[in-house]
Amino acid sequence: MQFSDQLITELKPVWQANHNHPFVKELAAGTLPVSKFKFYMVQDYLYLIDYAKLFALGAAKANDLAVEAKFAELLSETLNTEMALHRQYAQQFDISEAELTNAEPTPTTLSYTNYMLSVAQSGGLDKVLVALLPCMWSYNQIGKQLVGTPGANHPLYANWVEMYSDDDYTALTDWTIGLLNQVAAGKNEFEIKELTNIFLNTTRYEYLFWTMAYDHQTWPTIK
Ligand SMILES: Cc1ncc(CO)c(N)n1
Repeated sequence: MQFSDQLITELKPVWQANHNHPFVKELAAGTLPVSKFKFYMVQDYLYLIDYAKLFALGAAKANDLAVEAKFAELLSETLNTEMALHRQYAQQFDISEAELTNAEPTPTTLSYTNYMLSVAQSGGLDKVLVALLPCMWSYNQIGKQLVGTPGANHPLYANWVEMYSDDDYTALTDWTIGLLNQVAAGKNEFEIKELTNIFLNTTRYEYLFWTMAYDHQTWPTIK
């Protein structure tokens, strides 16, 4: 069994809970309150600023020129395309560029991005990959799961479903999964356990990210 199959078999309850989070279910039904999606969008913009750095770390840690080049492409794609789209998309929700730029990360956003960056900075390519993969892979699966639902025809949410279910995003996700399987092939039991645990944690953070947006969770107001 490939390592990627092993991961989602072993971590099935958490992996599935993420796909069935109330935020995702209501997004699919087209009933998700726009205020929750707006909260999500602003935090996701901040998230992407740091997430892109994972690709830079992937390039820095690659020991193969083709892999290094692909990470450079992913980095540029995220910074120059996905984030530009995000800014345009935000306008449809009356979120200005200043609002995006001046927003403060919530405890969940800050904790998630810091965890990913610390794992990726201190580890090799294997750790960079398990830190960044739940994000891409779960979004691609959720995007595909939402094709054909009312959410995919919703005037505001259709764009989101389209972005994460499209063939380009699927191809990038499949490339990353393939690379992880290649890198994991020579690992011993201890290393596999360590990689599985990082994948579990970033999957849990994905779940928490939906909850944060769904419940508008932010810092306590202290006067
Ligand atoms: C929180 C989160 N996870 C995954 C993705 C996919 O890029 C995203 N944009 N945001």
